Amino acid sequence: MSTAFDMTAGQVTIDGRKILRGVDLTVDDGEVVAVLGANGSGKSTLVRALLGVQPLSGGTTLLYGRPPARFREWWRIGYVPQRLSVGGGVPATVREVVASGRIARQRRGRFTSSADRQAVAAALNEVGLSDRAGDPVSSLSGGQQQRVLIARALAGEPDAFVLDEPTAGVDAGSQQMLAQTLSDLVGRGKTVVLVAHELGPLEPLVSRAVVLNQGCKVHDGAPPTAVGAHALPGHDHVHPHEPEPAESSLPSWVLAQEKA
Ligand SMILES: Nc1ncnc2c1ncn2[C@@H]1O[C@H](COP(=O)(O)OP(=O)(O)OP(=O)(O)O)[C@@H](O)[C@H]1O
Repeated sequence: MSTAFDMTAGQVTIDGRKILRGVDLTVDDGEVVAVLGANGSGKSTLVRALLGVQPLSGGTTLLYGRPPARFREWWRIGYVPQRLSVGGGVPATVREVVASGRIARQRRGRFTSSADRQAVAAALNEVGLSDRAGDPVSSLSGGQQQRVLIARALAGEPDAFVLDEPTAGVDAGSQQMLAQTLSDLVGRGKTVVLVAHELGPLEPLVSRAVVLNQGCKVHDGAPPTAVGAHALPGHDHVHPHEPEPAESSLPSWVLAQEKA
């Protein structure tokens, strides 16, 4: 079995502040790992560092055995960022955004092949957006835009998916659709790293959970049982675009970890 991601003592410092503090994380092929933690605990920074998008200030990280700077097989990884940032005035259609997921697979100077077109059509179908292919992405709802990002990753037919809060702020229908897509990926033996506040319908699919607290890994193993309670109505989730939470808004299972 090969190892998809392998971080050793990963440290990220931004503006002199330690955001990630010596994290060890290995993800083998076929694992489905959830990265959990409160707002600002460093989840997005961790996955961005795993991918080499966020440089480390200490430690090392490997993608399929190579440091990011020497990694060439980018088609093997499908990254779904937290939000689609469609710049104003960029009239990208749904199909164009999804087709951009094929770029890492295309040889330089080669025109789009029928395999590319088929993969894009299959990805659009999988997320239920075939009928919106020609529409501007900006005309879609937040949940639908999230599906476009998933479809972009699917179109690249990668080995590993890295999803940063795919269900945050999306409607129930899109959440169910994401759970179904993820279930299909897991069934096909794909590697998945999933950032989440709450697992909700994704919980049964996760084989392992990593919990971060203030940039440190405080748990690595079975998903904490309180995650289920955290997903119930009335939980203390705060949205990424909302103001920084007060210390007291840490979920109960993180506070329990701190006391332990
Ligand atoms: N580019 C940046 N510049 C300054 N601070 C940053 C930057 N990126 C992250 N941070 C800070 O690092 C900390 C961790 O952020 P990160 O987004 O990784 O956390 P998170 O656990 O994913 O949070 P959330 O659940 O709110 O998305 C936060 O305090 C954030 O403000």
